[in-house]
Amino acid sequence: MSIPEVLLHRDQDVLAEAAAARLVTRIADAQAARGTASVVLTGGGVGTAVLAALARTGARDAVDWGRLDVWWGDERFLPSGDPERNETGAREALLDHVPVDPARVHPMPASDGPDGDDPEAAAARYADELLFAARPGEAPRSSFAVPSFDVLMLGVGPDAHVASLFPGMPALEERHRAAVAVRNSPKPPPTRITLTFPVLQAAREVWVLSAGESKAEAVRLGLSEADPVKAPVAWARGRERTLFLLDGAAASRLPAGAPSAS
Ligand SMILES: O=C(O)[C@H](O)[C@@H](O)[C@H](O)[C@H](O)COP(=O)(O)O
Repeated sequence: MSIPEVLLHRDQDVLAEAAAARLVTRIADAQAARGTASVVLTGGGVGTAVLAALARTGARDAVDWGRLDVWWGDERFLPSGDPERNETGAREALLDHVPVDPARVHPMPASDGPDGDDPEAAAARYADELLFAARPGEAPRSSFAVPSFDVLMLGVGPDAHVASLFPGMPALEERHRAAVAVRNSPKPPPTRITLTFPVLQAAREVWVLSAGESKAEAVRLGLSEADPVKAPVAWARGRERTLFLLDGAAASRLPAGAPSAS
């Protein structure tokens, strides 16, 4: 796994704009190199702000949206279109404003979808969709085949959770399923679906996006040798690169020597 790199930004707005610009470049580079690209979106305030910033920038036209696969790292298990769903936020912020190929946008199943209100079945369906999308020869070495995501974005909770992988919960230890259901989530709503760590760590690049003082301790743990069961963000690492894209407040507990906010 790659050593995390810290990039600091003056505030959340600059962080969102800079991350959006970085995402455009990363997708365009992947498409130039391999004719396609694959990203994993995150819910949360910063993750959605990055998508909105991307929708606003003229540079968005450097992306061939028809050759981009869009996945989610986690989802609230609610009816389709529910404003609390990460998919709803992503469509409103970006996906409804760019010419994506609907067949290449892969939302996690909703609670009124084919599996009804069975989150375990819905998670298994998403794991199958990931398996089907894995390109032989490209899929990274892992205990199961998943697409080789170019960028996987994660927000961080004050408790150091990423996606819907919360401290001390069973989903953290999952090694054999690509996606699992989460019940009794400490962050509402209580029922969710999440990718598991083997999938997160199969991504070429993992970007941890965090802003605000409330995340400073979680960020510090994420950049230390913390126990991932207590601080799941400590396991947020990409195969090739791991970026912590932070504002000054979220970085305020990092040891001296961290780069100064840009
Ligand atoms: O579905 C979710 O709730 C998110 O995926 C979750 O992992 C989020 O990214 C963090 O909780 C940070 O959220 P904020 O950026 O809003 O603090």
